[in-house]
Amino acid sequence: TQTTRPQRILAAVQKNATRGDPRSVVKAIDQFCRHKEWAMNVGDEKGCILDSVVTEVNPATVLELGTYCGYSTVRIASLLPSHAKLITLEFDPGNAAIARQVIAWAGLADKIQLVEGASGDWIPKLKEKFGIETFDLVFLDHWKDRYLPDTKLMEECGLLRKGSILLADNVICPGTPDYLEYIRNSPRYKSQYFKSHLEYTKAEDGLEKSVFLG
Ligand SMILES: CCCNc1ncnc2c1ncn2[C@@H]1O[C@H](/C=C/CNC(=O)c2cc(-c3ccc(F)cc3)cc(O)c2O)[C@@H](O)[C@H]1O
Ligand SMILES: [Mg+2]
Repeated sequence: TQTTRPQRILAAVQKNATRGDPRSVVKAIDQFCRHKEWAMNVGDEKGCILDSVVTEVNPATVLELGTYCGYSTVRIASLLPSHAKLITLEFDPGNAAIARQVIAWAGLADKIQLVEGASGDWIPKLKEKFGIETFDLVFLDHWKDRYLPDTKLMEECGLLRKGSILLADNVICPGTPDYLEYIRNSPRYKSQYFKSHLEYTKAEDGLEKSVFLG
């Protein structure tokens, strides 16, 4: 019977990466997606920009919207200080199951809380469920038409504080026009575009980094 793309990505990790070594997991996925089968991970080029933002922010609390196979989850968590917590939301059970195994292979399960469910349902519950006050960093990489409604929801739920950083993937390709328009024109954010390329291709894409001003 036919395997799914996430299942093939997990197989590549289990074959080529070293257990407990997050960077080897990241490398194995990038190798597979560059040379065998494209997949919508943030990838190595935009991943370096992600790494630099994570290192600069040095967050104690991180929220990721859209886990997929856990590539960016592992990439972010591998750079977090020991006490830090990363919550990642994934509503597709198949993808969540694969991501859990990728995260386990990387040895990062104790840093990462993967919540199976939709961002719209879970964002209002994160404070009470996980004792979170606010997020220092949010990585948006789920359905592109959900970036704006979920950002407004995070504002309404008081999950952002003065200085919280939003980092959004794919603001050019596939594109998130309504989110960009809002975040770049809102007096409540200071935004910066990091030009890059769509993962594993020469097409333009980029990350938008926005600071919530309170
Ligand atoms: C209720 C829907 C909104 N809330 C949600 N809550 C939790 N998880 C959600 C989610 N939406 C989507 N997800 C999950 O995130 C993942 C979806 C990511 C969507 N990403 C893209 O479409 C994407 C697409 C491309 C892409 C670019 C060019 C191209 F030709 C084809 C694809 C590149 C990327 O980097 C991308 O991120 C899936 O695992 C999905 O199950
Ligand atoms: Mg993406």
